[in-house]
Amino acid sequence: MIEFKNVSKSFGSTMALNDVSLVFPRGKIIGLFGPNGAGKSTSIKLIMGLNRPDRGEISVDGEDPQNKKKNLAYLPEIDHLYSWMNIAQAADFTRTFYDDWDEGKYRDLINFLNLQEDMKIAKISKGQRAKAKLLLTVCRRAPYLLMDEPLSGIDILTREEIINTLIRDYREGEQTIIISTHEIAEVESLVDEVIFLDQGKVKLSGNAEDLRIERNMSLVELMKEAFRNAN
Ligand SMILES: Nc1ncnc2c1ncn2[C@@H]1O[C@H](COP(=O)(O)OP(=O)(O)OP(=O)(O)O)[C@@H](O)[C@H]1O
Repeated sequence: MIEFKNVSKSFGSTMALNDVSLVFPRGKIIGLFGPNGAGKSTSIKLIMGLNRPDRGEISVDGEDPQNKKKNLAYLPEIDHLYSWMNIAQAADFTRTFYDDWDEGKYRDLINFLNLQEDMKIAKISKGQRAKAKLLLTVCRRAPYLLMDEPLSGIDILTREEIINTLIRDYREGEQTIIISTHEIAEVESLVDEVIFLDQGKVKLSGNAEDLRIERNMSLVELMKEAFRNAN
């Protein structure tokens, strides 16, 4: 379980997170939703220890995230792969860093995603880069997978491939996936739990199915309603 207790984080005069308390339950797929600037990336970077909170506490399984780094696999929003590498070299680079690398899964997924090892990062399309980033993240057997906008700027068919990859390989209870995205409609069937952020505050959170039944609405409609009421 990942827990935020009264977490605040500012950048200059911008309050990216404002006294946020929330729980990312273990063994679930959790959608972190919200409009631009809501605080989604900041939350993920705080869990990864890339930023420190100004106030409050963050814990991963009861410990400081710095002590749990090996348990966290991170897909950043930015293009982080070295452009001079091909996919095999990028995989080699990741393999040497992490001892939870699953070679069988890598061999299987590279085919499933229609990627080739000799594809050079500099020369592949944006969608292929998104798939390569996904490949190198999900081939780790880390208990926590944190994905920041894995679908951003990707065409609908590639988005479907990415979502199908996640559904295909996910083993409930064993791994926790946190996925930040604007593409709520597309991940609606994927997520167990949802957290809606807006302007650094939690607007709504809970079990996706319970929320749908309770409010008789899809997650997209729920988000629209939450933000209409907020403004
Ligand atoms: N390094 C930074 N320096 C200055 N301001 C920042 C920095 N990182 C985030 N912010 C600001 O904090 C707020 C929250 O940003 P964050 O990136 O967490 O939002 P987000 O929900 O991920 O948005 P998006 O969907 O646009 O990626 C924004 O107003 C943003 O401009």
